[in-house]
Amino acid sequence: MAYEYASVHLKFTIPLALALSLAIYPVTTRAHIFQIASLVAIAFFATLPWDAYLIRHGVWTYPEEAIIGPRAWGIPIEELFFFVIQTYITSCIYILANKPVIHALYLGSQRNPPSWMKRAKLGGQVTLMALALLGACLIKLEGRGTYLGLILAWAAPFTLITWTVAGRFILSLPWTSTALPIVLPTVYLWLVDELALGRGTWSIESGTKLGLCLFGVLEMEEAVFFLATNMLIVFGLAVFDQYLAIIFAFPHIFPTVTRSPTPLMLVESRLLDSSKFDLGRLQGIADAVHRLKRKSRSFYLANALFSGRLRIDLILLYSFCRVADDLVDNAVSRSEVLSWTSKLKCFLDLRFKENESLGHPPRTPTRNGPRSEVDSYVDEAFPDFARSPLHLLPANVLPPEPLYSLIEGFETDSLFSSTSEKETIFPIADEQDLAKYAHRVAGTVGELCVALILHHCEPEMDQDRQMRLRSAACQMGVALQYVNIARDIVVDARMGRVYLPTTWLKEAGLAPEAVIEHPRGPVVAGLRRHLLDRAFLLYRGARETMDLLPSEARGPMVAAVETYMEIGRVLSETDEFNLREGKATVPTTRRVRTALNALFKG
Ligand SMILES: CC(C)=CCC/C(C)=C/CC/C(C)=C/CC/C(C)=C/[C@@H]1[C@@H](COP(=O)(O)OP(=O)(O)O)[C@]1(C)CC/C=C(\C)CC/C=C(\C)CCC=C(C)C
Repeated sequence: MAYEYASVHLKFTIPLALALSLAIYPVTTRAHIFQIASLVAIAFFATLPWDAYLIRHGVWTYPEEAIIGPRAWGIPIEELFFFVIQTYITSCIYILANKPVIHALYLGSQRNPPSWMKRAKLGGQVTLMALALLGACLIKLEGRGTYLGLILAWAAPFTLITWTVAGRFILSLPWTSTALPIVLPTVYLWLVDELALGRGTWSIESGTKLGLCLFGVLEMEEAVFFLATNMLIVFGLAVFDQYLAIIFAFPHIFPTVTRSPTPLMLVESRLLDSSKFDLGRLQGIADAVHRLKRKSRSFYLANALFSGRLRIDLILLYSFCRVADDLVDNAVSRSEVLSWTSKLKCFLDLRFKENESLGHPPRTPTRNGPRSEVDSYVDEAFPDFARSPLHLLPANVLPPEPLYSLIEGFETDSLFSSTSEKETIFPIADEQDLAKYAHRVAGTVGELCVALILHHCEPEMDQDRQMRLRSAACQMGVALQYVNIARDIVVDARMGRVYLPTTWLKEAGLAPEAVIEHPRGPVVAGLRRHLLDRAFLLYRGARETMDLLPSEARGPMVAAVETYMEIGRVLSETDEFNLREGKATVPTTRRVRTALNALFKG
């Protein structure tokens, strides 16, 4: 019987903690570790005196035969371990629930909170103050409300502090990020408590409790205790996330963010007046996230696996690439395409010239400051939807060459002459042209992704490893582009475009015009399979080098690549694939399974 309490941990808390550790491991960052460690320490030392008081005053009792024996400040070691493992379990659930969330998107409520939010925050503060007072009164009465009073008088003030600091942020977060990580562990621990109370592992002395049960033999006070403590943990984590969000969102305030922001940065973030927030940047990030979600299921899913400022910069890079590609794709003539690519090059010229005036390394310009030459040019030369993606391109941490090459690659698309001309031009004459095009529009994107990863995760990486990563990233980009082309043969044909090399078509007895007319059929399917074979050959050649990526970016980037290559696997499995807007698509469940496999297998 001496291990009765310990067996509660062995059966119910430790297995869950291990399972959650496995679940969060691939997406755990140093910031997460810092958050969990801080919360465990705070929970331990905040609970210790309170717990010792309850035991010393006979509110909580443990049959000697139910505990191993050693105590600290009169508290059984199993109880001390409970403080730690409950905080850890709830923190892991919070991290999982918040992984998809970009906390920067919820900072706006700090500046201009809606009236309901102000009322709700005030209501919460008043309620918590009332509960603290109620707790004090119950303690003073020394009656059956003593235990409840001790819980309220202890938990309510701490909750009031976190609610005052982060109430609006907590209220603006999705309920799945706050309420769920409170409710799930609370209900689980209610059930564990119900079992333990029923078996007499621990008990609440009569005379100090109301004698009401939530269900079974679960005392009402115990139910309130677990709810209150899990609220404290989640609110405490949300406070951290609020300050981390400020650090990650505003490079003009925090130019360099190490793998895990320092405690000093957290203090600076806390002391920062919300009037310094660049609301235009926050709106631009939200705009970029919306664009990513709308335009790319693969990369939208993968983006949730990244963290911190790297995640934001990858989304901003995607947004720029997407808008630039759309400007060209939506052009109705070659001259219009060339007009857009010329303006994009001019934007890059001005932006990289501005870099020279922003120090070394160039700091991120802010939209709060005076309008720069680049700002004025962008607002004058580009339509409204394209301005924010250009303003927010993280060009201060990107190499210029791949960006210029990307824009030149878009010019290739305009070589497919518009239908008004008699003779139709198909610029992808042979496989060399195809490789060159793919390198320009996609290989460059791989290089840019690696540049962001190196900047944010391992700026000190040796040159040889950097070169290998850049080369592999370029090759992987080409592989993804080949999959893209293989998937979009029908869609491209409708636009008068054939990216299959003309030499391939001739060997199959086809002309590009025939593909425009009949983009389906066995011959084209055969050429699609040939292109996919090339894609997977390039993919296999680059995939191993991804192991050289910094650990915090490796899993998420592998997931991004694998979920995209899964499109190619679906195409390879059958010639009849379900189309979404004319494009072959991967079922969401398969996409998620692919991402998780990539994440856990790395
Ligand atoms: C997680 C995250 C947000 C990543 C962002 C990656 C990124 C910046 C993508 C930009 C894609 C883009 C719009 C480029 C413009 C040209 C273009 C359309 C390229 C084709 C992409 C398809 O994008 P999308 O999914 O939006 O369009 P469809 O739904 O397919 O119509 C391409 C297929 C090319 C994409 C190429 C890459 C993302 C580079 C791949 C290489 C790496 C990620 C580096 C891997 C690292 C090593 C070391 C191998």
